[in-house]
Amino acid sequence: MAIYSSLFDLVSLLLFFSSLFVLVRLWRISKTRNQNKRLPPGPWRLPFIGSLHHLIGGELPHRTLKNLAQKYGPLMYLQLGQVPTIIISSPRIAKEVLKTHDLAFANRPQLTSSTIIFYNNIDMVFSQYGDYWRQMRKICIVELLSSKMVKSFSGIREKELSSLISSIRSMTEVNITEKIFMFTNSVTCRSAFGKICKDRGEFRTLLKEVLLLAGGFFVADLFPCWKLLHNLSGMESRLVNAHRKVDEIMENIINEHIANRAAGNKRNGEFGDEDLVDVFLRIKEKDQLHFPITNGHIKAMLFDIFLGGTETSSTVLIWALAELMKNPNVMAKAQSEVRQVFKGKKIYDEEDNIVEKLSYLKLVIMETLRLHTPAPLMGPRECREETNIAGYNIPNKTKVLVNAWALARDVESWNDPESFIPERFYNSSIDFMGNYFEYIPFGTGRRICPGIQFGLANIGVPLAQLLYNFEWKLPYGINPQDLDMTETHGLTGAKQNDLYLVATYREIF
Ligand code: HEM
Repeated sequence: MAIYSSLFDLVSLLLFFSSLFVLVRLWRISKTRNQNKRLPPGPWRLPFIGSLHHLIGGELPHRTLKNLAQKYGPLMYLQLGQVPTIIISSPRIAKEVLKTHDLAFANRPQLTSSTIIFYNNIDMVFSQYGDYWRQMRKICIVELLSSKMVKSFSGIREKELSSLISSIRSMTEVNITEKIFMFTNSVTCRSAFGKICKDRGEFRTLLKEVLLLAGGFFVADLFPCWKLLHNLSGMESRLVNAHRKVDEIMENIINEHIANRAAGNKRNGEFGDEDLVDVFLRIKEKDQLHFPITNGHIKAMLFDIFLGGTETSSTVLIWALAELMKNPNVMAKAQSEVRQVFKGKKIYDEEDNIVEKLSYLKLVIMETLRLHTPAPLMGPRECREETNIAGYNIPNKTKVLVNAWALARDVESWNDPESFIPERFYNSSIDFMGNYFEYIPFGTGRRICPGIQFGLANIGVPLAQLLYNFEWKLPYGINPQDLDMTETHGLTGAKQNDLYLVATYREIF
């Protein structure tokens, strides 16, 4: 009996320890799983609005987010209304998300404004990653924004630049912000629509209105499930109305191209070349894509090009001039280089490729793109599948904001990051092709900007010509150190107040 009893005790003991062992294992597994499911740290949340209250205040979103990241880390979780969002604020995490897991983060969130403007997101910027996006991107790279195409628009740029210079010559104090916006917009308009761009003035005004409304705050994007709240501010219907007018103008232009092509004129560009609408219609006629191209596709893509081609390039040009005015030594160096390289030339021809020799001006442009990143929160991305980043779980469909503005000010990557020092790029291997995560003004990876060449063509030569032809001064009573450098709310981190300068034309003999 005693033997049975001690055997029973032994079995019970074994059972007890093995259950304990199983429980400990289960606890460990669940702990590891929970750890893997851990969301990144972030500020405290309120019911209903989540973390939104942390973004309320006077500061611009990229500035507020940088400050929050200093407290919660470079991978931070915010619940913006009902939308789970992560914010990336260090080059190391940006590399992990945008390079190591590029495919998992290759989607864009579908926003209310983008759905209205881009015909249900059938453009390239907002289309979901997949076959459709791949084909649209191929058209952009091989046709619409190829170096051959960008080169073919050089005549348009030269003409617009020459009228920009003439119009500045006739003034004493110039609103350079307005002049430059008109310049980049006209170049884009003439490249896209060729000769058939009659209502350019009206088109520009409407486009500005659409972009302004699109950059605003939409309740529907924060509370997608609360349909009753949508359009409380009336913004949605205002955007729909403004967009309808732009749509009408573009529809007429496309139909006029179609009629011209039917009559045998397949090149409606200004100098006998194809314009961007012609390129699309040619692809359509040759049935080159896996899906039928409609006027809606063409209009959505043209909107991408207007959005990318106008605001971003003008923002960079204006900031570059403002920084040059604020830093007279840099201005003197850049002007001396431009004047030496252009040497008494009256007419500048892009074919000369002289701008390639302006090595200091290139550094000025790179530094402007660093300090005044035209897309401070890059293009928003969306997670396509649950992914683990730096030990944290990022659920499917999480919105991703990469604070490119903060990366370009990362104290571990840059010396004296708040100062405008073009020389920092001298002898440096850093470029803007998305390989250096402290410097990604054009984004990176699969969805990197396809319009880099188009954009830079509207910045380099115009800036060189403005420095070559004019002496620039600030209006009476403003000192360089007092120049207002406030950025505006909106998509492109543009300068808030228009830049006024006094220009004196240099007679060149
Ligand atoms: C200084 C000028 C420009 C800057 C700084 C800029 C910046 C950017 C950035 C940050 C992105 C997001 C990239 C990403 O998610 O990784 C982007 C995307 C894009 N940009 Fe630009 N851009 C410029 C000029 C242009 C121009 C001139 C065009 C067209 C004419 C253009 C067309 C596009 C398009 C279509 C996309 C979407 C690409 C995709 O989602 O696959 N951009 N750009």
